[in-house]
Amino acid sequence: MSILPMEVEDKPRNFVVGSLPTVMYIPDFITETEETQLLENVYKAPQSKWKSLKNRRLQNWGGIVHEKGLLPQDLPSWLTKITQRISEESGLFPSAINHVLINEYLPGQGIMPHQDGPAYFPVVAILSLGSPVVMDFTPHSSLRSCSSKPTISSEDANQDVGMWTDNHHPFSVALMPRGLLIFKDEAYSEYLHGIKDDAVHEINEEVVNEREALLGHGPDSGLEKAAPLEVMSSGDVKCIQRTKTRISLTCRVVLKVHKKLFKF
Ligand SMILES: O=C(O)CCC(=O)C(=O)O
Ligand SMILES: [Fe+2]
Repeated sequence: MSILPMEVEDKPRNFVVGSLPTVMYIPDFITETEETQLLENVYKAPQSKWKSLKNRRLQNWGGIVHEKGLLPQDLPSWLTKITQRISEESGLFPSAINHVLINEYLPGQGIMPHQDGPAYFPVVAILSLGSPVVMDFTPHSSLRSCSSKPTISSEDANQDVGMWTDNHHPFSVALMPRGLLIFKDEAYSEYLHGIKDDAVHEINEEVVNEREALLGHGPDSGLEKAAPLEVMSSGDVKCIQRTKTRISLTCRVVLKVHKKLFKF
């Protein structure tokens, strides 16, 4: 039985965005001060902690993830401070978050559409710091209702909801600084997620949290406040200009944990 008070248990449901009940977005999950502290800690890590990939850099915290489980390493306290809060406030994780991947994206860098690996419990919380981006969710190609690839443009394809089975359709989420995205279950396993490697991301009608993204975000944000600095409009189209580095903390649980290895 859950020991969480009602308002905590209800919290994730209040933050559902779009038509899938398994996608939640909490704007301003942390304060600007906490964002600065987290960024300081990320950049305080030794250079050797960074792993360079073709199109971004990352830090791996919590141990090595294998298909068969986690070879664990304790998370540092500056990370557990935030992972404990995510776990408590969401009430969605089966046990303490034990793995955090920190991705760094320069303007114009992204991540290919992918599904997170089978070693993870199917709930992921992504905290964003720095420049905003748009994350795109696309149903697995197996969920296309016609097996042959369409000859119409992708724009037309996205509008044609009949293209996908069981009401699956592509959607996007604007990931603003300090916001927390949580997705799980169906959104985790039936969709791919990715970030385009463009320096400008459009906030189009597929963005399910368009309203939050276009509002000022911050402790004193309100309807009347202007859109965040990074959001520009040209004509009717609103865009995110990626001018700074983005850091994201991808927080997950690996259920199967191997015994710690001891060095003698
Ligand atoms: O940086 C992000 O927001 C997404 C990262 C991600 O999808 C992953 O690490 O699996
Ligand atoms: Fe991912």
